[in-house]
Amino acid sequence: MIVLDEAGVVAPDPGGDVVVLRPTTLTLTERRIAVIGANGSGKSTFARMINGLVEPTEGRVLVDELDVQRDGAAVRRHVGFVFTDPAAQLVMPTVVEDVALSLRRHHRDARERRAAAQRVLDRFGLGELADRSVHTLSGGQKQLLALASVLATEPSVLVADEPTTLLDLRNSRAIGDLLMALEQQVVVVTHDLELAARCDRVLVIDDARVVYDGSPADAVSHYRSLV
Ligand SMILES: Nc1ncnc2c1ncn2[C@@H]1O[C@H](COP(=O)(O)OP(=O)(O)OP(=O)(O)O)[C@@H](O)[C@H]1O
Repeated sequence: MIVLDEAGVVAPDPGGDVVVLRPTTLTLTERRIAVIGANGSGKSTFARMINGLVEPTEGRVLVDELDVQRDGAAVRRHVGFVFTDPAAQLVMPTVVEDVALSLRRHHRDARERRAAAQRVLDRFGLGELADRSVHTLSGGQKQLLALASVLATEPSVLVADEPTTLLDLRNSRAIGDLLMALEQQVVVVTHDLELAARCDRVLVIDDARVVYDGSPADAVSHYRSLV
């Protein structure tokens, strides 16, 4: 369960403070939550607050009773975060090494760690790419690998910030299928209204506030009415 209690973000700026997200109160218990809205409306900030990448400057954010400010390290272990551009998180030379890096706390022994990483790759259909350089992967394969590396640590909640934006229709659907099949609670920021429509609850963010919160069909029509 994710709880925002009057949680907001104000960023200092030379031209004066910028309200990035107005104080927001919400309880998210659904398994599949989408966040939609215009560019620059505050969606990424909302998503990043859930795993402490951005801290609220007012109010509180609790994830399964962990406070993102007070229990920062525990929250980051509990909440996996996938970025839009997988290049932002694929840091090791080969595919298997990248997943193994995520598992460094789970398996101290290098051989065990590599074997566990290989099992993760097999689970995500990437097993044959284990020794490939991450730079040689297609966009879809990179996004899948980024997701696999995050899920390897078995977080309880997954936050994905526009995970299908750089992908073609086929790969978008594949990533969408994967997200929908996960056991974890998933919060996905997306411009992909087809993906949003598959979620249980959709938040529409506009001008730094949640302006609609409801079923996918109603939320998408509210979003369309704003454009
Ligand atoms: N640290 C900061 N300092 C100043 N302004 C910021 C800061 N962080 C975010 N902003 C501004 O707040 C607004 C919301 O940013 P955010 O990245 O959350 O939007 P978004 O809805 O995810 O946009 P997009 O769809 O383009 O990714 C933007 O106008 C952004 O420039």
